[in-house]
Amino acid sequence: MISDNLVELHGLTVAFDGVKVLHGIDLTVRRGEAIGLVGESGCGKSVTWLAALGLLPGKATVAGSVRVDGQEILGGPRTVLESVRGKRIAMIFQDPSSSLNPVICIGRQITEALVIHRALTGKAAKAEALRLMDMVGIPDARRRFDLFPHEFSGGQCQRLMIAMALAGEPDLLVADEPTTALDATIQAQILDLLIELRKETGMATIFISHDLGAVSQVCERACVMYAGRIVEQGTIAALFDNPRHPYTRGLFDAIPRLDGPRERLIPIPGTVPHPRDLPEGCAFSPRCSHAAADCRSGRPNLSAMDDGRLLSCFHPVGHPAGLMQAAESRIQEAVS
Ligand SMILES: Nc1ncnc2c1ncn2[C@@H]1O[C@H](COP(=O)(O)OP(=O)(O)OP(=O)(O)O)[C@@H](O)[C@H]1O
Repeated sequence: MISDNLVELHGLTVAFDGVKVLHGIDLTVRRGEAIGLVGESGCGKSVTWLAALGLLPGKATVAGSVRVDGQEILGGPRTVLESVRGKRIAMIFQDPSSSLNPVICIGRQITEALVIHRALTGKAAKAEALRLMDMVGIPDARRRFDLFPHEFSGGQCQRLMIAMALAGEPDLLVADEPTTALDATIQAQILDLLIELRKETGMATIFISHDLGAVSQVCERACVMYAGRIVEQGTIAALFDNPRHPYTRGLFDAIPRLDGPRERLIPIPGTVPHPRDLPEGCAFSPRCSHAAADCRSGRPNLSAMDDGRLLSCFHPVGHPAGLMQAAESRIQEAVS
C-alpha cells in the first residue's frame, strides 16, 4: 500500500565549515499538501531543502535522514538522488536566472527537461513543452517557443521556470521565495498559478516565504523556523488565529494587517543570531519579552500540543487548545 507520507525529514542537520546552521529538522510532507516555511532571513528555510536535495556546496556537512516514499536518499548512491531530483521533487527559486540558461531558447530548455525526466523525444517532446508553456500561462506559446529568456518579462520567466519544474511531473514542488522579486500584481498572479497547478496536478508544495499572507493563501500548514530549528508547526488557522510561540506572534505583529483597524506594527527587537554565536538555552530568548530564567538555561523540545500543533516554548503566549477550539467552532457557526 502506498503511504500517505511522501517526504520525511528526520534529524536533518547541516554544518558549514564545522558551524551548525540546521539543528535536526523533522518534517513530514504528505501527498498533495502545501506547507509553508516561514521565518526571518538566515533561519535555515532554504538550506533545509537544498540539503534534502543534495544541492549544497561540497563544504557543507549534511546528516540525518531524507526519505522519499520510504526510500532513503541522503548519503546513498548519486543515482538514487538523481532519480528523485527534478523528477519526484523539483525546486524553483526567487531568481529565474538560476534555472534558465540565457543562451538557449526557452522551447529547447523545456524540451531537454522532458528528454531527461520523461524520455520524450521529437514531436512528442515539443508538443508537451508547448502544453506546459500554455499551462503556466505563457500566451502564444507556439510563436514564442524559440525565444530566449531575456525576451520574456520577469513574471513570465518565473512562469517558464515553473514549466521547467513541471516537466518531470514532480510529486513535490519546493518553491523558494518564488514571488519576492516581483511587483505586487505579478506576485498575486504567480500565487494563483501555484494554487491552480496544485489543484490540477495534485502535487504537494513547500512554499518558502517571508510573506505570511502569501503562505496563508497557498498552504494548509506552516512551519515557523528560528535559528536552524522549527519552533512552531500547525495548521494555518491555528497559527494565524492563535500563535503560541512568542516568535510566531512577533512575526504577525510585525506585518501590516489589511483586515482590521490599522494597528501599530511592532518589529521584533534585535536580529537572528549568527549560527556561530547561538545563545544558551532557547535561541530566541534574548529577543523574547516572555523569556524567564529557564529559557536561558534550557532549550524546550518541539512537542505536540492538545490541538495538534507542535511547539517549542516553555512559556507560550495565546490561548490553550480548548479555548481555541471553542473559537474555531464559533467561526464555523458564523460562516455556515
Ligand atoms: N553556502 C553557504 N556557506 C555558508 N553558510 C551558509 C551557506 N548557505 C547558507 N548559509 C548559512 O546558513 C544559515 C541558513 O541560511 P538559509 O539561506 O537557509 O536561510 P533562509 O531562512 O532561507 O534565509 P533567506 O530568507 O534569507 O533565504 C544562514 O546563517 C546562512 O548564512
